Amino acid sequence: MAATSAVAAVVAGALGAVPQRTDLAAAAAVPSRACSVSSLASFQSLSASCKTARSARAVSKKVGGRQIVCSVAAPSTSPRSASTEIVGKPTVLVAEKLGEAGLELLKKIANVDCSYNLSQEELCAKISLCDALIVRSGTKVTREVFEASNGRLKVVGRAGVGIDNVDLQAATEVGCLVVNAPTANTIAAAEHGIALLTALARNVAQASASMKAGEWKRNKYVGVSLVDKTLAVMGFGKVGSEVARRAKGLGMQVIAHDPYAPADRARAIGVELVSFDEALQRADFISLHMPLTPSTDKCFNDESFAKCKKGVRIVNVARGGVIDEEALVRALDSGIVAQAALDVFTVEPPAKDDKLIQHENVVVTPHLGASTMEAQEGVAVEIAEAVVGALQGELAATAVNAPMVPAEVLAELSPYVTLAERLGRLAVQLVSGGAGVKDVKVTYTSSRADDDLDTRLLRAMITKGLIEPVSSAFINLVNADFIAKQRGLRISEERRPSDGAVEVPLESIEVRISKVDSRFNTAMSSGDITLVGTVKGGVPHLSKVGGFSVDVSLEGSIILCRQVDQPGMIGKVGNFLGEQNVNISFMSVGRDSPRKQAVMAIGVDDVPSKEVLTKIGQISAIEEFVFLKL
Ligand SMILES: NC(=O)c1ccc[n+]([C@@H]2O[C@H](COP(=O)([O-])OP(=O)(O)OC[C@H]3O[C@@H](n4cnc5c(N)ncnc54)[C@H](O)[C@@H]3O)[C@@H](O)[C@H]2O)c1
Ligand SMILES: O=C(O)[C@H](O)COP(=O)(O)O
Repeated sequence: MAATSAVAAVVAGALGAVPQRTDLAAAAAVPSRACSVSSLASFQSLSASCKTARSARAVSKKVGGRQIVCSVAAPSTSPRSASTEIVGKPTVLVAEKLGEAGLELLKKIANVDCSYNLSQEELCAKISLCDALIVRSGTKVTREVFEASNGRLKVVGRAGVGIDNVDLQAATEVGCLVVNAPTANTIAAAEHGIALLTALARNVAQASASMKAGEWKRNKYVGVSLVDKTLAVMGFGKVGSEVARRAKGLGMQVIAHDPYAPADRARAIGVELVSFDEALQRADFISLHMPLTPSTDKCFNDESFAKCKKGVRIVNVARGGVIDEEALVRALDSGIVAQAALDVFTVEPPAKDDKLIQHENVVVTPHLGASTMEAQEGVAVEIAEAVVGALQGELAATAVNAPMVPAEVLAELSPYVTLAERLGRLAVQLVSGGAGVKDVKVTYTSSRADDDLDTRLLRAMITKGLIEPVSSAFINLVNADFIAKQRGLRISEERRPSDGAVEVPLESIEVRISKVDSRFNTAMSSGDITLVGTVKGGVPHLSKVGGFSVDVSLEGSIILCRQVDQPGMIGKVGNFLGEQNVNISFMSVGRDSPRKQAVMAIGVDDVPSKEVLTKIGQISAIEEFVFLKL
């Protein structure tokens, strides 16, 4: 499998991507739409990587560590591949104006509904018919929107940087990926910041308005110079750095405050990083470029204005909410702040008679920072690519609510991701009684160093496997940890070193469920339901059930039997299933010592009827058995 398609398939499974085809047999076997989508996505991943296993049809018996391979009659077409059909394109709702180039990209794979200026009610009404939503800053994507989507919405694309208009927590809870377009409007925003800075210093807007009103007031609009003045850039990220660079070109002294900014970037641009208070005390001009977060909310308030140099000038192209607007009016009235240039407001659009907007020392623009032709085309392409990728199962580099796993790591982990989900899926089906699964221990045996194996994706897929078969929850990489926590499921992870080749990321994954009973006692080891899996030739295999070694590829479904180890058992069970038209894909027997107890693991393509299963239990020497669906 090519690395790129492997990555797409892995992430499709991890994200529960919109299917490009459907599998009727698999869909019939799973209860909810969400489940069928994610099962299918995982199936796509597995089916691609398991071609070899499907074509190699054999039965093997493990005796004393040796694998005895027996031939199996009548290979049949898998029902999965037999019933594949094409389904419709996903639907993308574009709720705010998006550049043509982006729309064209979307239309290649999706039905695109451009509906602008929707009310919250209208958005909620439409959203359950959409797989993706694209917005700018003008649309509030609230918890109600996510709830109204009924699980269909897979990705929200924010065509811009700020994601403060998207309820990220709600998105994460329902497993909806949020992506943004963080780079394409940086220069536009920085240029707008500089435009406001220079316009402010030279009263451009006020003088223009006055002249248009028939006046000619040269003395009233005398400005201040920028050269040699100190500019404090608050938030030294992408936009802040570009503003700093340009302000240096204008001959300004630039200082910056950003608790997270790397010192070498500041050094490279010739900017001094200072504390918040020092920035306020030294600045003649302040330019705001931090995001709106709980810690920046109204961080410019009466207290902070009081620390500023009298006559400071403030530019805000970040977010209105970082300024307490009433406090700014007071600071303007008292002269602490001489002038302000604002592109963003706490409430957009603000009220027409808003005191701040009407203040004579304030210049305003209607959130135009990103509004250049070039930036809008760039943003449209950046967000369309991310949304298309997400719908096709790629994990966008600009995902804001999912762990970022590099593409090469995804490619390498591909079969282990499938293994992880399938082990979880099998383990939970072995639980009996009503105690519920609360404690799960996962042990990764690997020769890799601890920091050389990213297990987040594996943990998410084990969680998915453990929870989805027993609930209506839809779980993916985005919401796995949240749902696990919500259900009181504690997954602890452990590493067990091995001296295998470092090229192989993992030797095995062991999943242990503690403090539960099992409906297949043989799966218990030291009081825990215990399954171990490994990957062979790119194909996930079950390698241990309780204390018994087995070897069965993890596709189709599995029958596990504990039996008295005696001659003829493989033939008996194999023949019986053959007579009942149940196709065996693989068979393996593990035992401790000859003629005692053994475990037979039988991979089957078809779901046996209840009668067939009952009769397996009646075969003499079979002590217990269980049928597990993958
Ligand atoms: N007006 C517009 O149209 C427009 C256009 C683009 C960006 N923006 C806004 O500008 C802001 C910056 O965008 P960006 O692309 O540079 O983002 P960015 O993430 O690259 O930079 C933000 C910087 O703020 C810093 N920061 C975080 N908390 C801080 C704090 N408490 N004090 C100081 N710094 C803090 C971060 O460390 C980061 O370096 C965002 O709010 C974005 O939404 C507005
Ligand atoms: O955060 C951003 O990217 C800017 O505020 C731009 O917002 P807009 O897409 O609504 O112009």
